[in-house]
Amino acid sequence: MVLESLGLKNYIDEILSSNFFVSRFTNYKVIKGEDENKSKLPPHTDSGYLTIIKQNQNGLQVLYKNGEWIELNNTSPNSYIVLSANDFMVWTNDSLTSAEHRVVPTGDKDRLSIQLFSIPHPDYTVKDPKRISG
Ligand SMILES: O=C(O)CCC(=O)C(=O)O
Ligand SMILES: [Fe+2]
Repeated sequence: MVLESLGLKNYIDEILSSNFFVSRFTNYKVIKGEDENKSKLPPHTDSGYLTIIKQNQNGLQVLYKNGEWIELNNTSPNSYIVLSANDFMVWTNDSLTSAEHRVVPTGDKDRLSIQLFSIPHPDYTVKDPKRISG
């Protein structure tokens, strides 16, 4: 659907054949005291195409265009957060912007998060596919 809206539907095989997945599980221990509201994962963008995240409690924030950090209130059991990442920005010739994000603690229990990183194969040259095919 995303590729279709960008006029890149015909390149779906190319991106899928260059893609593989890496997953990671993170346990953010609850912190009390003066460091309580400090960022647990500083602002960054991810390398790769997309990052799919499942969290047990809120804490993930994205930087909105107006400079505000927006809390991604998403803990429903049947939904996931999908962030656009750096290589997808290159592949779409900047049509999609890589999402700057961070993790700040909320709540009073450990935050558990599973990330599934969709990343290009190291042998694949990431470029706007329209340019690759001339
Ligand atoms: O734990 C999260 O929700 C996000 C983790 C993250 O941004 C990363 O590992 O790159
Ligand atoms: Fe990240």
